[in-house]
Amino acid sequence: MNRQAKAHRARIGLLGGSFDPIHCAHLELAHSARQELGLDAVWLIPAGEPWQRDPLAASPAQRKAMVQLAIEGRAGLLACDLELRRQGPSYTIDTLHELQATHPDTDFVFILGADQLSNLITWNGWEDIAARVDIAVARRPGHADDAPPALLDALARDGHRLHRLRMDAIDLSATRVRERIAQGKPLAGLVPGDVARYIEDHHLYSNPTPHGHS
Ligand SMILES: Nc1ncnc2c1ncn2[C@@H]1O[C@H](COP(=O)(O)OP(=O)(O)OP(=O)(O)O)[C@@H](O)[C@H]1O
Ligand SMILES: O=C(O)c1ccc[n+]([C@@H]2O[C@H](COP(=O)([O-])O)[C@@H](O)[C@H]2O)c1
Repeated sequence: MNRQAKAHRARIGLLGGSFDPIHCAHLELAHSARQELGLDAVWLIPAGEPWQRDPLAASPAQRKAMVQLAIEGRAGLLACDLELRRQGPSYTIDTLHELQATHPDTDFVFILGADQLSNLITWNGWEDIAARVDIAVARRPGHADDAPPALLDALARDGHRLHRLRMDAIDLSATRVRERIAQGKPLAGLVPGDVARYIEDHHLYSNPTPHGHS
């Protein structure tokens, strides 16, 4: 590819997640990745059926609604519901195949936290993922951020990079948000105000029954 063609390629960050619920560290992660890597935008992709997790507490529609509320008015952040429209387990590799087919002029960077970096070599088709995109990783308290050597090898084989984001580690998880709600504690500063109101209005996370279970 000549230099001029390369200059016109868009660079988009993909932040996939269960988002049960989306919280302020997700937003900081998306903003930091966009700024540090000079991305045109970051697309937040709620997983439909995250196959490595226990059943989620909120429904797909509720998680999507919270993502949309969280990013409203935030420049450069967009929601992508591709995985919510697919049936069956959500595999990132399927999402990359689909996005690269529909956006041939775009380079994608997959963004994640340190907990998922060490886990990535358990993902379906992880070597194909490493062959298709750069990875950007943020530190996370309590999680080593060493990359599995096999992942580094697979990335390098296809000229892809692991970007280590400089953002400070943030001690926040959706688990902690859910626990605080179950304990009746306030959420100030942990999720955007509109998300907190949505959670309250829809009585989410106040009892431990997961979505889809009676
Ligand atoms: N505090 C954080 N710092 C850096 N990355 C984070 C943080 N919280 C979540 N992420 C990353 O965002 C992505 C989506 O995370 P997810 O929706 O599972 O949130 P979570 O807080 O990890 O949820 P849970 O507590 O339910 O496991 C993952 O790549 C995860 O590593
Ligand atoms: O594709 C896979 O096999 C795979 C396995 C585990 C996680 N992922 C993706 O990693 C992202 C973060 O997942 P989670 O469980 O931390 O919310 C989300 O987009 C998941 O779909 C993907």
